[in-house]
Amino acid sequence: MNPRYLLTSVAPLGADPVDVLLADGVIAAIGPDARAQAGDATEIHGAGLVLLPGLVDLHTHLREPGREDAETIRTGTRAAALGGFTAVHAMANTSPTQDTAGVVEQVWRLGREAGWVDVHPVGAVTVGLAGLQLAELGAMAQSQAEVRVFSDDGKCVHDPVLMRRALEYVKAFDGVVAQHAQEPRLTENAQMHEGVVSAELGLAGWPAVAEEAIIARDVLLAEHVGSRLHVCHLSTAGSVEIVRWAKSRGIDVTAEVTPHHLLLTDDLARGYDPVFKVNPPLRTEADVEAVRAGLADGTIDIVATDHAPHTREDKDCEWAAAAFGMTGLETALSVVQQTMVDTGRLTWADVARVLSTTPARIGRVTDHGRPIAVGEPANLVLVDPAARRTVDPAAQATKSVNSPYRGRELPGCVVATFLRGRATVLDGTPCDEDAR
Ligand SMILES: NC(=O)N[C@@H](CC(=O)O)C(=O)O
Ligand SMILES: [Zn+2]
Ligand SMILES: [Zn+2]
Repeated sequence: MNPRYLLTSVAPLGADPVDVLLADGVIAAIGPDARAQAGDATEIHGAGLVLLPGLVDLHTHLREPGREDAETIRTGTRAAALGGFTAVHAMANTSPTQDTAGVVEQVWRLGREAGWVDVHPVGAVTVGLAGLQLAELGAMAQSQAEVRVFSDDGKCVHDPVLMRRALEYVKAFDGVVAQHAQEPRLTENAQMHEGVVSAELGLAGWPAVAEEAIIARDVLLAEHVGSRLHVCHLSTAGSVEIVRWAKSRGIDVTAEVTPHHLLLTDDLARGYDPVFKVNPPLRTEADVEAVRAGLADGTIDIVATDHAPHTREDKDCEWAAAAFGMTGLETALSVVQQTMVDTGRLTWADVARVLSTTPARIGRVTDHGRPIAVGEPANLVLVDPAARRTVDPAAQATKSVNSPYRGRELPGCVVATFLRGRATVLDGTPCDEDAR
């Protein structure tokens, strides 16, 4: 039997409250019909709650295969469901690398078995992320995993000829190359953003131009070959300017910003706590303002978490030795609410666009990020914007504790998440057993 849920007085995309009935895996009725057809449906009191399409992350590191000590597909996707996600794209920098049909199919299958969210593996652009030879992009696209997003994330596809070939190649199956824009020579040994703070701390700096130079090159390459480009975790004011210019020229480019680049600055490095060490680095106040403005005006298309779990061993050490990356699946929506909704820069309908509809479109995921309408698959999240909570990394579902928000109070809470009409989260708690 498929579960049935009657969500009473919920606000779809923040609009006027209505009743919504979920049955047989779809949105079965909206409005007065919902209660009339509810029968024995489980009732969820939704007054004050916002109903959004299930969130879609274009950039998640699940670490399996290879680093199951930091995260597994099971723990990472459970964290994703708690964060309101119904689909995630699993980055390719696993061990072995997701650079063959065999490995991406394994990740896809493990995701299905876990059942928390739909897992869409990202394929590597080059063999072993080594930047020397194109991976079997076509075979990954044609595999059961139906890969559409290709990325060497963690590394930049630096060779312009390889980048050009990748952009040309993925056109055949409507794929996209997601670039980690980092000029390697300009960032050798770099530890944090190059600026006043890095000079004060004596840490090797990472200049904004190292990101901007690659984005500028890549939008021109994408224009030249008539292909689709996606820019991962854009972080500087200059990057926003370049993407704005590229779009005004009609270049087919999309860009993402992470929650942490919307909120945090390089000032946090002053405590030398490696929890704030991330790639690309936290930037300045002016950059934070520029990425917020870029997201508000549509220059930046989406928010993606870049959830990057690391073990204590890899993170609890001196700054220079620590791994780059921070967790983010369970806090993303709250950070977007704090920085963009509570500041009046985005509506909840905009949040649905940047965290669900557009990432689904970029990743060519057809059954997520859909309108909230009768007959649509019931991939949904119910949010309480009035709730507040203090982040405790040890209490999160992710296996790693490298959250930069430890001890911070954040607004908003995921009350329930539904994947094809089945609850993965209810009352803010994961639905571990039952008929999922
Ligand atoms: N973001 C990070 O700092 N680290 C990521 C790699 C990446 O996204 O570049 C990781 O895999 O740990
Ligand atoms: Zn990256
Ligand atoms: Zn990443």
